[in-house]
Amino acid sequence: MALSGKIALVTGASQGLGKGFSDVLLKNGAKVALLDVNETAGKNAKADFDKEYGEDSTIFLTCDVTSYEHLKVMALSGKIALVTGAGQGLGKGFSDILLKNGAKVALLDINENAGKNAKADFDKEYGKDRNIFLTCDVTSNAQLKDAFQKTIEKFGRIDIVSNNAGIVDETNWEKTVEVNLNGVIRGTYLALEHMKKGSGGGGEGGVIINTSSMAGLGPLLTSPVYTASKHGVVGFTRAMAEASSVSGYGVRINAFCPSFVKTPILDFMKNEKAAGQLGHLQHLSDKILAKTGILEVPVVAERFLQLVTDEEKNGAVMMVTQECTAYMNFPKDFKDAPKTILP
Ligand SMILES: NC(=O)C1=CN([C@@H]2O[C@H](COP(=O)(O)OP(=O)(O)OC[C@H]3O[C@@H](n4cnc5c(N)ncnc54)[C@H](O)[C@@H]3O)[C@@H](O)[C@H]2O)C=CC1
Ligand SMILES: CCCCCC(=O)/C=C/C=C\C/C=C\C/C=C\CCCC(=O)O
Repeated sequence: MALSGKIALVTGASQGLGKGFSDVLLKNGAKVALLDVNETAGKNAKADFDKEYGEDSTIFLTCDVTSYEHLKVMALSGKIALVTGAGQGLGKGFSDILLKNGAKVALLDINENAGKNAKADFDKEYGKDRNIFLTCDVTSNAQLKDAFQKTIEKFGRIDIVSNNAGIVDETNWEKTVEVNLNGVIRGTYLALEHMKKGSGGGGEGGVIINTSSMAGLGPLLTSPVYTASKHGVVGFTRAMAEASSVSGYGVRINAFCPSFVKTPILDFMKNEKAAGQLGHLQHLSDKILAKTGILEVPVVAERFLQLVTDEEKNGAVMMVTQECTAYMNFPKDFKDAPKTILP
């Protein structure tokens, strides 16, 4: 079993030599990502290997090697991801695209029903062994720590962390800061404990994506505390990214800033009770949405994947709107910052 614990990726794996190479790798203890442009042949090959080596030994990924983008995301084969707020909305979309591209995913959510339903959906699509659901409130350090530990116990390590759970509540505004900002800080520190290289903790590097929002870059007038929490995520992420780089952790840390996306969080815009002192401004929500439009989850998830897989990016802040996807250019020095000089 010379290859025990090794992960292999074979292109053209559904028949002929590629299938033979995969077979010999499996026979010697490796797990294999089978890539082929021919989906039917690939699935048949996987079914053959399932019988011989067990379902968990291979995954099949439809892949055309003439597409560099396609191959690049296949780099997620065998990667282990942890996503908070994964039961619905963006977190579910992020988990879906990670699974589709070969990763295994620990789905964390405070909402047990949503989490279990998401797991059931993913079981049907990707098989039971490639995801787990863990009930977890990101405001509890103990629960989050336990969820990281259980993910390591199940899958062996963690390569990708999406600190995504978030709420809008301008009435209980302390909770908004506690979930959106403190939850992200907690998740980032725990992720680094498990992922950073050279600490003796067995970390092999990886990537952390912190979900902010366009409200992390500009003001959302109906939700000032939400806006503050999301600005906090951008600042924390940029500073931690530099700290990670200078410390040689091998962990990239980036912020993700979508505009409005069609998910249940938008119910806030019709919820006067959650608007705190600013209930009288809720009627502006429709006008704001009419101006910005509403993105769909799968479109935003594609951009998330781009940020996960682009190994050039650390400390990047990706904005996603109806008009464009772009990386924010922040001034490197205050002398470069756009400003109006006073007389
Ligand atoms: N939908 C949108 O328009 C945008 C959303 N975002 C951000 O994206 C992230 C995901 O939001 P959506 O999917 O839209 O919202 P959503 O409300 O559909 O999903 C949020 C998920 O987070 C979970 N959650 C809430 N509090 C939690 C806690 N304490 N611990 C663990 N899980 C918790 C919820 O149970 C839910 O499953 C949030 O951080 C949000 O601020 C950013 C920009 C736009
Ligand atoms: C408050 C309800 C849920 C909010 C979800 C969310 O984070 C949405 C943010 C969307 C936009 C932020 C609004 C203003 C910030 C500044 C510039 C907006 C430009 C938006 C655009 O062109 O799409």
